[in-house]
Amino acid sequence: MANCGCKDHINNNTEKENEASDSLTRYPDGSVKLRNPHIQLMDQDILYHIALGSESHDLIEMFGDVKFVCMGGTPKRMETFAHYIMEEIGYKLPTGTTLMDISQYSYRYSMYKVGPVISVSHGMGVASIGILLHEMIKLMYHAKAKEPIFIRIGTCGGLDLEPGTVVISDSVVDGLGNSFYSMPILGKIVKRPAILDKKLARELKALASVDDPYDTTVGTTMCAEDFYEGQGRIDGAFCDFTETDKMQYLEDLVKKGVKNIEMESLPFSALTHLAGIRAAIVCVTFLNRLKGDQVAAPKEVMNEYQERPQKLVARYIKKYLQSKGRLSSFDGHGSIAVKSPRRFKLVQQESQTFE
Ligand SMILES: O=P(O)(O)O[C@H]1O[C@H](CO)[C@@H](O)[C@H]1O
Ligand SMILES: O=c1cc[nH]c(=O)[nH]1
Repeated sequence: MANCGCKDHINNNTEKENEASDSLTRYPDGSVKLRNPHIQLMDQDILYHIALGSESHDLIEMFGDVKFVCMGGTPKRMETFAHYIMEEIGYKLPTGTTLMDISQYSYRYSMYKVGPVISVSHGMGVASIGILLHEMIKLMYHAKAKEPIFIRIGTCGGLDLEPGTVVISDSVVDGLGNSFYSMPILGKIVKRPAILDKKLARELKALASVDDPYDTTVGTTMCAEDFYEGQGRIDGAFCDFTETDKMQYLEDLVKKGVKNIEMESLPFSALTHLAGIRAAIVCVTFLNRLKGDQVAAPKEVMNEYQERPQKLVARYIKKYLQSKGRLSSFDGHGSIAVKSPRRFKLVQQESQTFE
């Protein structure tokens, strides 16, 4: 049901939701239950944008062991993260195989699986991540994954922070300061509270090391609908406000505790919360928006910046798996791999020789 979105109703809703959410969103064994009665009645559920389906694939076998769903904007970052996490948690693929982009034939998103970790790209903006979230939450349901945790590994513009700072979001607002994700459904605006797991944010922050040569901070994230005007940039193709207007707006955000601006946190926090899924957002700042608009850091610098949230999230995943005694139990099982291209070539050459 839609709510008006004011603080009182959001808070009331949240308490009620918390009470009811266990039975609405979990089966007794901890596996994900959908808040959509229609899905159970369907012969099959085609997860169109990730190129998977409940009848075409054995989703329990493929994804039943998933504990972490990590997502970020670009296919490259999420491929890099998949390889990085594989190294960090000590997983090895069978010789001659390489990680496979499970969703490659959707031509929309890229997805990798390394043991209990999924690494998937979400594209840019609210609509793109919204579609992915529907399908990833349904994937968790079909797979009977137990208590999965979703983490967004992103980039952002920082507010009064050194470029390269890692920001862990503990709350999310839109460009008007509202803490809910609103969208028109059947001709009416539906507002869903945008709530992140504060405990998870604290646990992540605790893993920032004093030896990290950059700061890691916790605060509010603003989710914009756009990279240019929606983030108060004056360098888009259009701009009807002045530099002074922009600075007033950005400084006002700083006063309200907003640390960074990106473009997916609202649906990410609202839809995971609605699904009863613990979720966190860890982004690195590419620039200080109080000092400019253009993303001008050299490629190598930005690549290194992007590793920072990945390192923090990897520490968390490692610690979690260690606590469950699951860190060194891997022999290639649970990852989704294909024969590496080099191996393909060798196999081809071998068979040509035999012909
Ligand atoms: O780096 P990612 O995670 O893609 O996120 C940020 O970068 C994009 C804009 O450049 C937006 O999608 C914003 O949220
Ligand atoms: O300023 C920025 C940088 C990255 N991503 C954004 O959305 N904004």
